[in-house]
Amino acid sequence: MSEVVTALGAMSGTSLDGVDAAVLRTDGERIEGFGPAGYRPYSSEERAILRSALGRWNGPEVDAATRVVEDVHAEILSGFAEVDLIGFHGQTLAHEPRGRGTLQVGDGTRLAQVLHRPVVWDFRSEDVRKGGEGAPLAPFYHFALTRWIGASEPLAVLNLGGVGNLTWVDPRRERPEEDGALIAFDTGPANALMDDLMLRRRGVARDEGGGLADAGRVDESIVNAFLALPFFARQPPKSLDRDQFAALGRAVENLPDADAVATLTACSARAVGQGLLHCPTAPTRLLVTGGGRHNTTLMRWIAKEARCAVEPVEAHGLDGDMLEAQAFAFLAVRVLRGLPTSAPGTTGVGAPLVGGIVSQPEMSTRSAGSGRAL
Ligand SMILES: Nc1ncnc2c1ncn2[C@@H]1O[C@H](COP(=O)(O)OP(=O)(O)OP(=O)(O)O)[C@@H](O)[C@H]1O
Ligand SMILES: CC(=O)N[C@H]1[C@@H]2OC[C@@H](O2)[C@@H](O)[C@@H]1O[C@H](C)C(=O)O
Repeated sequence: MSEVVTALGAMSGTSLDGVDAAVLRTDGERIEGFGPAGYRPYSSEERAILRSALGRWNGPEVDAATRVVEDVHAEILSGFAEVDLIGFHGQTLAHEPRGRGTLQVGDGTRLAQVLHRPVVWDFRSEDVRKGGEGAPLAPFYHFALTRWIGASEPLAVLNLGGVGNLTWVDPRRERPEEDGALIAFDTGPANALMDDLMLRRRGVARDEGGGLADAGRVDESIVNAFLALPFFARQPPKSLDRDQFAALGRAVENLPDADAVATLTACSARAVGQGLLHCPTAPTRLLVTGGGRHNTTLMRWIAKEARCAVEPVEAHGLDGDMLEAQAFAFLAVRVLRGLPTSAPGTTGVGAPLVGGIVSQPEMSTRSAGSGRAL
């Protein structure tokens, strides 16, 4: 094992709920252990600023959102001591890998100065520049986790965030960038459309526990029309922008609240079912992470789609609220060590690629990450 370091990862995801931060001990290949974690929810004002910048590529909304992202991260990350380096995901504001690219905001150079630690950041842009989807990136961490839990057969990890993403892992391979080790892609919407609907209609952040969906009736014609979209038949890799399926949100607009959220929940669950059809072999189990695993209706409906055990990652001693933050701690160490963070099987990039920018605290300019020593 190479030198193990203490890395702090931070994630601000498509749900716009807040910033997760978590410490991981790793050499960038294997996990040695987990450390403390924290969460800083966005205030409703901060969330509104972020929301109004979604889908924009520049302008005052983007500048304001960038400031929120940097300030909130500086606040939460300064509360962690004894950390060797930081993996800062930042915020995706717009994502069009086959078009205008991907917009990742939050300047790691500024954070490195404020936090006096090396910061690895902007993990997605180089992958997109090289023809990849730029997402999902957690799969390389999923590979390490699969080994950490001692799995010996292919399994799948499902993240239910604003958007859903699925990783099929073969733990018998030596390295995550090897052909056949990982197949990963976004499945469809997970919570984002449901959250938007709950906020619009009821002024609350989410369908707590999936209780409202459970009381509703699914409109099968809307679900079937949704699943007929070309995205679902498309072979992976493939990735999504948060609001790519906004038309589905409009399609349920005339349904009563419970039926509308039930229909969105069914779409998210059935999209996972479609995703499972793209796995090279049937996974022996499906480990679920991300906030959507707290939605028991969504979990029950996903279990109906999967022909294997569906279990929250907690069943294996992991923390599904912090797994993405840990992933960016892990990826930061990989970037520092010059190890790939994406591969043809995860983002469709032509060859395994080391993504990310490294900013040292004493530096005022950026330098591309390339195996620099700590
Ligand atoms: N108790 C709960 N009941 C229902 N839904 C919940 C619950 N807790 C969390 N969620 C859902 O999980 C979402 C947050 O999930 P998570 O933090 O994994 O998303 P994210 O990291 O922002 O998104 P992404 O992975 O797409 O980047 C919330 O917006 C909410 O919809
Ligand atoms: C472009 C972008 O930010 N994508 C996110 C989003 O949220 C979930 C899904 O869509 C996934 O592709 C990705 O995040 C996770 C952390 C990833 O890169 O693995």
